[in-house]
Amino acid sequence: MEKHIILLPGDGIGREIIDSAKQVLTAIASEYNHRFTFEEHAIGGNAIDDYNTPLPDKTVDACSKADAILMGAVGGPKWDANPSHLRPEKGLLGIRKQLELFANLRPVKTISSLLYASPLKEEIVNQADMLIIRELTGGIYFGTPSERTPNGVVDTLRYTREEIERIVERGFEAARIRRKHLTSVDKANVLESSKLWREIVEDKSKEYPDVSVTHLLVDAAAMKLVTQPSFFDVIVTENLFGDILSDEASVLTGSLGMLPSASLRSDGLGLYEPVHGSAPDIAGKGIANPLAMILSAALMLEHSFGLVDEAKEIERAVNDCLLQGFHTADIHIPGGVQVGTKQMTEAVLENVTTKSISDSICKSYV
Ligand SMILES: NC(=O)c1ccc[n+]([C@@H]2O[C@H](COP(=O)([O-])OP(=O)(O)OC[C@H]3O[C@@H](n4cnc5c(N)ncnc54)[C@H](O)[C@@H]3O)[C@@H](O)[C@H]2O)c1
Ligand SMILES: CC(C)[C@H](C(=O)O)[C@@H](O)C(=O)O
Ligand SMILES: [Mg+2]
Repeated sequence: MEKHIILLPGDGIGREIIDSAKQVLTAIASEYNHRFTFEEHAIGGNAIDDYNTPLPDKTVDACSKADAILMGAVGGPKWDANPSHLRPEKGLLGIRKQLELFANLRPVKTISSLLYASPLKEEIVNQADMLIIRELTGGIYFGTPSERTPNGVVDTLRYTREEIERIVERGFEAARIRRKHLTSVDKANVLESSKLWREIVEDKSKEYPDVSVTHLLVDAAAMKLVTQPSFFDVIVTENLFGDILSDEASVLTGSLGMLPSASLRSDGLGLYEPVHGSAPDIAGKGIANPLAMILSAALMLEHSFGLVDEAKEIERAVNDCLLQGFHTADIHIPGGVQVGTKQMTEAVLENVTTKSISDSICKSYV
């Protein structure tokens, strides 16, 4: 298979970890006889520096023509205080909106060797296997007006019926092929948008009699996520709630550095990026966890290219590394070996090529 992939390294650790994903994809391509070509473009703070905009037109053009897009992360203190039209997040929000990447999939699954990496109790963490589906191109992130007024400030939360319907449908479809339980998260006791959201979920549920539905208010959902994660199979929710809940859910896996994501358009075009940001506090130190980025590449193989075996191969290689005890500074594995970004990537590469847990790799790093 021949595929052209756009790389958007972005800022901070984004640049450090995107190379890890590229190396792993190259190894997979050679193993399975595919040809992946890569083309790099600017987005975020570095694009502001070079092109005076966080989202240059040529980045959008290249992304629209690509088979898939892999992104690191954007932002950092150098740019975060800029006037709003230049904030690097506008680059990220801009590309999501312009490419209509409305369905954001954020799988959260505990890996057995990371049971002790979470501050939560082992028996709670052990049960986490959920898919958070976050609406990504509507809601308060994109409503207008969003501005300072003489007396204060206004942000606008707007959703069309169609925007809610298409994401809710994604939720039902995903639940149908998983454990058939959909939790819809809203704030229907307060917000009009959530009342409509809940009505639409109820209507749609008639088309999916095999899927059971629970409505949860977002505050209660936040509590349940860390006290009874086994309750959740698929969560579907609006943009802002999904942003907050997915960072919270990362605690179940031990680190934000473990969570991948896929942002999809209805025709399958996808942008794949870790859930975390550019981590300015550790940027440039060579210690960032590359696994969320590498697992995002696996999501790309599965969702955009239909390469399920290859995606599983990456997941297996990541699991094997952790079983061998390799971990970056953000996670703790008792008796394990702490390594940096580069060595963690090498460990994944070694596991991709050896196809089984290898003793030699343990010896080479201990
Ligand atoms: N998708 C994105 O591009 C994205 C997502 C979130 C935040 N941001 C931006 O990133 C910048 C920093 O934001 P923040 O500090 O609130 O969130 P962040 O996700 O960058 O970092 C939060 C904490 O998690 C740690 N962390 C994150 N990823 C890690 C990894 N791979 N390995 C090890 N540790 C990791 C960081 O060191 C930090 O302590 C801001 O400009 C923000 O707007 C971008
Ligand atoms: C950087 C920010 C705009 C972004 C969001 O809120 O969507 C991030 O937190 C994410 O989760 O992808
Ligand atoms: Mg976020």
